[in-house]
Amino acid sequence: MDILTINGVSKRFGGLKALDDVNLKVKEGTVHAIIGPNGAGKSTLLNTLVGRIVPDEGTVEFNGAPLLGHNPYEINQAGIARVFQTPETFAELTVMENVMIPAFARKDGAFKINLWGRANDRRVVLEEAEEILEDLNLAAQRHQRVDSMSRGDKRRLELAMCLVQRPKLLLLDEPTAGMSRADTNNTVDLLKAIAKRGITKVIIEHDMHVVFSLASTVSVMAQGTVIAEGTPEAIKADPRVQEAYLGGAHL
Ligand SMILES: Nc1ncnc2c1ncn2[C@@H]1O[C@H](COP(=O)(O)OP(=O)(O)OP(=O)(O)O)[C@@H](O)[C@H]1O
Repeated sequence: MDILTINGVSKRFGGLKALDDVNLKVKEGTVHAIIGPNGAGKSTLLNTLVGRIVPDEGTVEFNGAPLLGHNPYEINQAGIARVFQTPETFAELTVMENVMIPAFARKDGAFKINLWGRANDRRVVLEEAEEILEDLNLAAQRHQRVDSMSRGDKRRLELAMCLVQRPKLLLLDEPTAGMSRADTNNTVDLLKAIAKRGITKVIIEHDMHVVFSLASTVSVMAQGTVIAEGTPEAIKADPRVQEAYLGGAHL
């Protein structure tokens, strides 16, 4: 089943067509990478998926319902979470407090309001938060204030804050940007470790090692549109991709 269907989406910024008739489908439970040269429109596309940009044309369906026209908060509540290039965390709170905020903000009925009064619900949320912190190697730092953490740790925390919302679709915008090879490999391992949760992921990434380690499907964007799509192996071998992405160099 397709969890996300993007149909004929276009977006102009003045004279520039940043998105030009984008068509893309994401299958539930998969890791779908979007690659492409600088300026291809990847971030603009992601911004339309979280309600930050409203396209001029086209439709987007998420989980069987129209997505466009909803604001970022509503989209988040519908099950789309996004990990930013610069982690968005609460600096003066502890790791655990940071994770508990989105856990209790999520809207799936039971936890909405008055949660601290419901001992059972609170326990379930805490257990889940603990499990996520374990998975992301943050458990030992649960009482540490965020402003004393390294950038890499903050990125893992932000991922924890997304996972605790139990999103149906997780959008990752260059999750390894600016990282050393060692940190990049750690991030790949973390993303593999959370795969058991079965969350569909759309990942924008420049690092081909990351793309080929994680993705089952790769879409290639160039000049605002999708020029190729397939398995990582097929994409690697596609001459159109070699040409558009790296000016003819080998991936
Ligand atoms: N708010 C904006 N106003 C005007 N032009 C914009 C705006 N946002 C993006 N653009 C332009 O739209 C085009 C697509 O940009 P976008 O950031 O989506 O590309 P990208 O594929 O994410 O690139 P990168 O890999 O460098 O992040 C670029 O030419 C960019 O300069």
